[in-house]
Amino acid sequence: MIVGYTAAQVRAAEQPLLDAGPPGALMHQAAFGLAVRVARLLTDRRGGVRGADVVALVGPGNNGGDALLAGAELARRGAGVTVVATSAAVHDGGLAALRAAGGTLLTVVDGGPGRRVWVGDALAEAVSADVVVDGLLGIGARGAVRAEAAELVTLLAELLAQDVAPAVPDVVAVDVPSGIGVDDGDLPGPVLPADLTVTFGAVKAGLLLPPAAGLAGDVELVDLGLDLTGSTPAAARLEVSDVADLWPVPAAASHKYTRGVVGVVAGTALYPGAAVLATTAAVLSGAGMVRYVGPAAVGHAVLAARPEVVVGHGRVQAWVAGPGVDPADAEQTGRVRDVLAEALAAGLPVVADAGALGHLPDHLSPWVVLTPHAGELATLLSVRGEEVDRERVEVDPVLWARRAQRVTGATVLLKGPTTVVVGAGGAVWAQSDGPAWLATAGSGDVLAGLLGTLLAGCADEVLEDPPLVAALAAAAALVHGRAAHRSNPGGPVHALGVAHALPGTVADLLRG
Ligand SMILES: NC(=O)C1=CN([C@@H]2O[C@H](COP(=O)(O)OP(=O)(O)OC[C@H]3O[C@@H](n4cnc5c(N)ncnc54)[C@H](O)[C@@H]3O)[C@@H](O)[C@H]2O)[C@@H](O)CC1
Ligand SMILES: Nc1ncnc2c1ncn2[C@@H]1O[C@H](COP(=O)(O)OP(=O)(O)O)[C@@H](O)[C@H]1O
Ligand SMILES: [K+]
Repeated sequence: MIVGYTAAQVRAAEQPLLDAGPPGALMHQAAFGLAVRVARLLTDRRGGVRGADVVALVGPGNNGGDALLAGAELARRGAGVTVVATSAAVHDGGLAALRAAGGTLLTVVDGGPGRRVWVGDALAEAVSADVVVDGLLGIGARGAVRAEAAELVTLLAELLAQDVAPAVPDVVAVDVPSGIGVDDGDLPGPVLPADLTVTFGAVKAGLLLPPAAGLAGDVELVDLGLDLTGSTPAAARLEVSDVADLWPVPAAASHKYTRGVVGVVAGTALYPGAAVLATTAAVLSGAGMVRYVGPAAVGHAVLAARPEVVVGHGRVQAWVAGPGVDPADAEQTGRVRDVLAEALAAGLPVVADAGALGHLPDHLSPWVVLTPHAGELATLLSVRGEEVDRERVEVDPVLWARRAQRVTGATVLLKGPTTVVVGAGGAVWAQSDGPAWLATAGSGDVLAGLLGTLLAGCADEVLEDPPLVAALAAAAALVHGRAAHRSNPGGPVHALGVAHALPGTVADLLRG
């Protein structure tokens, strides 16, 4: 599991080390870690550091100081290092070190260190480099990158996205891509997308959270020996190796009822496929039994696809309600309402998806998991008096998922390129495990079925430990994404194919 912390938590954890150590020691450690990783990248890219071209974009604070000190180290190892200062004053010690190591100094602002150049000249340097180091702003950023630095970032990001240069530089962000919301992953202004972010002391929450997480590239942590044991992480991401501990595995003496029965109320004449997909995913992810509740014709389709399913109402340990439930179908909508009323009264875990999202009481318990996409989340919040639409949810998914968790009390799994889960107590998980091919009709139904199996298998545990629901929802998102990769590595996937890849995916994850 990767956990992320806020800027304030990291600063608080740094303080005892800053007080105890000689001045600048921590920064030298950070900058050395940065230089080592840039050197590794240069070695992979061109066989070594000597003769490589490195351009460092340097802002006013210690983040720029890190870039300057790392630049000095790389210059000592034989790289040609050019600094582009975007501020009149930059870190003194870093500047002296870079000068002493023979680095070149350019500045795009009046009164800055080195030769004054125009932004266009700085861009030309940057696009022809092997590596661009982004040391404009770190955890001290307040709002967007501004002025010349913003111009430089915007134009450079555009040029690099075009991928036209003979050899496009790798971008390494210092601590964080400059200008991201360090605590919440928002993007208040332009940000230079990184291939690698070298972060110091602890992963910053914004590196895990969308949309900023998508601009951080690979994240490598330089250990500074910070003690964060007393701090509650602001964000978390499950890794493949975490799933085995969460997945309900039958014991020798288990039988189908102790393993967990999943009830699925899904599908209508208009969308029978959703019922097939949700029940198929529930069966193939290892439910003890799956019951289906819905129109007879849809039940036939479900049985044709999955003869293991039992059609009709009965005792279950968790419900999946809503996939493919067309609001115009009064009878099936009535069944969804009945199931919800019964499950909520009994305190059973529920996955409330699609057609169930409009039939929920105002206040829910954390073992009810809402699984909206951005549009459905916007509707859910709008009917509860919030001013929000799909676009705003897509821009600020974490903010709105948090809001929905606070407003409803449920666990909220917001689907998208990165799936955000907010659970009891506000714990935030962010998973981006699937290929973009997973954005295909019906894949959400597969996720709902799979999550139903997880909740049914852990029904007793989640009632005792409500925050576990969010961890299980994050695990479902991870398994869903891995199954998509497995179903057709590197190519298009379809929802039923993702469901069919579940048994093998789970087996691989359990083997470790
Ligand atoms: N605290 C420490 O001892 C360590 C800090 N480290 C580095 O220090 C960084 C934090 O340094 P700082 O606190 O100096 O913060 P930054 O380097 O993020 O920069 C803060 C400076 O930028 C200005 N600024 C803030 N927002 C701005 C904006 N939107 N546009 C233009 N200027 C803006 C501020 O006025 C301030 O001068 C970390 O990200 C990390 O890279 C590391 O060296 C590890 C040790
Ligand atoms: N760009 C993307 N990259 C990876 N996964 C995505 C992307 N866009 C959407 N997804 C995932 O695809 C699934 C789509 O679900 P949903 O919107 O409910 O579709 P449907 O209702 O057709 O089943 C979700 O699990 C979501 O997280
Ligand atoms: K930075």
